[in-house]
Amino acid sequence: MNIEKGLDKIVKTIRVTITDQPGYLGRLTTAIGSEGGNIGDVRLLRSGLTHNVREITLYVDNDRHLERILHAVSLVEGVTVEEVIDRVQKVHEGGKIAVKSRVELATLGDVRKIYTPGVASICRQIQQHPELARRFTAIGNSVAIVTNGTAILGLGDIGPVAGMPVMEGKSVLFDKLVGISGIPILLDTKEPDQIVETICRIAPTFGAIKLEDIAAPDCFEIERRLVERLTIPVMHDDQHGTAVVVLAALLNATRFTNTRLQNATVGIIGLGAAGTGIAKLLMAYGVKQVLGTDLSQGAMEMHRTNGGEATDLAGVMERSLIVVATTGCPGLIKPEMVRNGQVILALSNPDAEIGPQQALAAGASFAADGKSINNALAFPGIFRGALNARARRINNRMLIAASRAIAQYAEEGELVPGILNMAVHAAVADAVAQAATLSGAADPPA
Ligand SMILES: NC(=O)c1ccc[n+]([C@@H]2O[C@H](COP(=O)([O-])OP(=O)(O)OC[C@H]3O[C@@H](n4cnc5c(N)ncnc54)[C@H](O)[C@@H]3O)[C@@H](O)[C@H]2O)c1
Ligand SMILES: O=C(O)C[C@H](O)C(=O)O
Ligand SMILES: [Mg+2]
Repeated sequence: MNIEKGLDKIVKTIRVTITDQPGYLGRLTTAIGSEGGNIGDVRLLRSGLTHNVREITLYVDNDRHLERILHAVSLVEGVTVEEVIDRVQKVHEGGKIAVKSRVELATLGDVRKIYTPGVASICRQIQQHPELARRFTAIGNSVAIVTNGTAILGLGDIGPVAGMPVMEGKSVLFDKLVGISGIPILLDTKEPDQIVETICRIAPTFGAIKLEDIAAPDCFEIERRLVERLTIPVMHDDQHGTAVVVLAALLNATRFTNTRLQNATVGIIGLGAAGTGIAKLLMAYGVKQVLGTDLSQGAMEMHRTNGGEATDLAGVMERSLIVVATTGCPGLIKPEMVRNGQVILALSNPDAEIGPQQALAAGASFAADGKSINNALAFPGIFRGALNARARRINNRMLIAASRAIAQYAEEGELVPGILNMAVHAAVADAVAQAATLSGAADPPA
């Protein structure tokens, strides 16, 4: 699989003053290169009489790597580093999202229409015909992105507030990819009873609920109880969004290698929210042998109950054609564990259990990490489709339809399409809406 250049690196920009004489810029770039730094954009900001100011984008492995480069640059005569600019930090200043009005507010007449007294007639209509809320409010296009902060990416239990940048990121993806308003909700409790109760009480505000980065095993009970109580779709993204993208990737991997996915041995390392969700969807798709391993005996037991086979890390690596890792444990898979021809999906974010290039070099036929095999390919279209169809729940038929739609958009030789391919999200939404209608998920209760 092609790895897009620089995507596994950290991007930093340095602002430098350079003597305006032939050779100085060359010496600077040579110093960067000698420390293994890749250079992106080089921009001339100011041209002075004796010096120029330039911004140079660098792709570095980590902060230590950056420090080595900065040291090498500091030794170059005629060059001074003025500032190291962190573009990631910049884009987060002030937060990434805001609630914006969709209507004009220019005159007092506008005030009377959008607010009191005009708004009262709309309130009365909705009171008499509750279904009009879908037409006259934003409820039907709003999804709560709810976390308690217990499994933020692979960073662990860092709390809901520290998880907010991830929730805002999901909200940006919702808006830009499918036009849904995703509203982060941070819950200051780890108690399943309180979580369920709180979500049920705020549910009237939303057309659907997306649970995010809530750790196993509580996430399973919380989701099950919410699905039982609410009549709007509830989906834990880390379980089901991830599973949909993994199934899509494996539909393609097995197509390229001429194997039948149902007959392939799949091994899952890390049976938390993501690993268990993946195991369950693969079994629902018909995969007969799903091995699994986890540090927690409870997670292994649940895997057995779900129809999988529990083993250890060595067992998974030795026996599986396809290995999926979701542990939050960077570097867990060593190159010497990889078998020739294996498919390795090391999905932990922000750092994988093994880098794709390393896995390929160790003999894997396909390898990818959690940046490309990411639930961002699935959740926007799944929720768009569910809202469009007025689905009351999200079932396996809808999830498998989403996987098939995603798989179809991958370029030849790639496992999944790019996240910014807008046609994918529209196709997922259509497939999910159709599956919702055909499977009865959109029907009112009898
Ligand atoms: N790429 C994606 O779209 C995607 C989606 C969801 C989650 N993830 C990643 O998956 C990881 C797990 O997320 P989660 O929500 O499932 O968290 P979780 O806390 O629910 O589950 C993690 C599981 O891994 C197990 N584990 C930890 N270290 C292990 C080891 N050395 N060997 C075996 N098992 C081990 C834990 O016991 C736990 O059961 C995170 O890094 C997250 O970023 C990626
Ligand atoms: O947020 C992501 O990038 C994917 C996923 O939801 C995760 O928790 O890692
Ligand atoms: Mg997540």
